[in-house]
Amino acid sequence: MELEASEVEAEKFKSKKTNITDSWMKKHSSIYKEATRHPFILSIRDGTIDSPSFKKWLGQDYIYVRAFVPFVASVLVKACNELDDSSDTDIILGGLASLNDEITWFKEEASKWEVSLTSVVPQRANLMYCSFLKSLMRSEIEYTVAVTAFWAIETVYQDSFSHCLEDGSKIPEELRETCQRWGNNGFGQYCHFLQNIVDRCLEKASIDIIAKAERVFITVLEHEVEFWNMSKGEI
Ligand SMILES: Cc1ncc(CN)c(N)n1
Repeated sequence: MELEASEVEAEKFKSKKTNITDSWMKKHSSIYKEATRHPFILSIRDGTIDSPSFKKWLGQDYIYVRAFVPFVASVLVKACNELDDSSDTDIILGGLASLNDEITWFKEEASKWEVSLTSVVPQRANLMYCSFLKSLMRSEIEYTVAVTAFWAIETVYQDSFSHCLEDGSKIPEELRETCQRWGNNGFGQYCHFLQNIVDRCLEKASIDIIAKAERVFITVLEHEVEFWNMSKGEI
């Protein structure tokens, strides 16, 4: 049987028990960096962000988060169907529950910035990303693959916004709360818990599933880049 390069690599990791997610972040560091150090994020960090861009991101992300809720619920259902550690389900349930606060936060923030959430028209990049999420909700998508996407999605925001809070940043005061929402230590710890879940799943997975999860990881990063790109410009 001929193995593809990615499969050989997956096999290598399986025998060495290396942390696969860290190796992916290194292997795909270029697109990972594009997703987590995007000009939109850097403009928040250095204080040069313009309010139309921020408002556009806010409105589009509200729509995205509404689509993210059923996706996370589907990951939770998949986790419950695994005969595994129940603490995994508690972590995912915690994430799902926190989306309720997140939606409230978006509504309050939108009202502060005078963004009418009911009149936001989802842009193409957002629709594409939401339809990708929907495709991952199908029952035939394995838990390992779906939870990989979940971890990657949360990690991009955590890594991006925590970068805005690091020493030397000049974030505008009115954006500090936004950065804290995803850049705080608690959210960082939650992403680490998700990463541990993913690595444990990958250690038990077949090479096919590992390769599938890696492709999903890359696809998430590509969608995240497109999402930030979309935020540039007028509402
Ligand atoms: C596009 C996007 N990616 C990630 C997240 C973090 N849940 C978000 N709110 N929006």
